[in-house]
Amino acid sequence: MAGMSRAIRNFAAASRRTLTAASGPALPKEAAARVRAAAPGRMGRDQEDGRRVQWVFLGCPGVGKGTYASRLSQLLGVPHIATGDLVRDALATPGPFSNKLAEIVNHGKLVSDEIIINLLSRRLEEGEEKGELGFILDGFPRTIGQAEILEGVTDIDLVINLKLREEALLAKCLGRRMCSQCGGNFNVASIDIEGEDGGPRMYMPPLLPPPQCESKLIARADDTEEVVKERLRVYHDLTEPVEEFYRARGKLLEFNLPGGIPESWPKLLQALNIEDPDNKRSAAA
Ligand SMILES: Nc1ncnc2c1ncn2[C@@H]1O[C@H](COP(=O)(O)OP(=O)(O)O)[C@@H](O)[C@H]1O
Repeated sequence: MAGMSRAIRNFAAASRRTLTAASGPALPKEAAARVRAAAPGRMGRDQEDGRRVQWVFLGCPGVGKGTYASRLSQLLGVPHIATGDLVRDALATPGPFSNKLAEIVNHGKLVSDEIIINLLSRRLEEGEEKGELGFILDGFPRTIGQAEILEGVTDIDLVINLKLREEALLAKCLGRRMCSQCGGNFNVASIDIEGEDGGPRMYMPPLLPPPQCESKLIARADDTEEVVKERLRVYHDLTEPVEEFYRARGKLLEFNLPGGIPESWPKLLQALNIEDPDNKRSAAA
């Protein structure tokens, strides 16, 4: 299809430029050391060229990809690009295209590779114009077809596969809230699950909004029980094979979330061999 090949060409061009852009700001020394130290043996190429990380987050709906991808992107100085956000932005512009998208998304189905690649190409091109180097992708690739396209156009250094006990996923999605004014993300679910086979209990406290956001909370239209169950089914059918795709290429880092953010974040940094800035600050104090 002509549209599809043009999108892939754009995508390829944007990715190549992202890789080779020499005009962007130099990577701060401290960050460069952190990036070099991150995930030893997993980095696709030497970071001396100034390129920053090109990482992917995989994981079921509700696992917390957005939370951890966004925190890591701030730490590593790369954009956090969530294809779900790109889709929601497109949904916010009324018209026949957003009606077509809403029909798909609100039933928990995946939008076509062609649409998603078009949205992502555009986002990468905009980033390239702003001098962005590297990225953390969240929610892409979600099919083997998307993984093959991505593999064909750029080097992915590392794929972080976040895992959480299945019982927690539905509750996490149903508890998700966003402040319609400031855009902050919260979760009202309080999860406390018995340990499996004598293992530790899993406790995930709610992430409650500050008082000024309380009356402005909204939930995503696709975070209803029926739609989340369909999204989980679609993940198992179409996205789980992507884990194997990257495992076979030696790029997959499996990370079992032990609990909520305060417990999981330092352990994730440790697994990535990234120095915890919070620990550093308290040690220096
Ligand atoms: N890479 C993709 N391919 C196809 N559809 C996508 C992709 N990324 C996002 N979408 C669409 O946007 C919806 C929301 O995505 P996202 O916010 O990543 O959800 P989740 O919380 O299920 O991980 C998906 O259910 C799907 O309809």
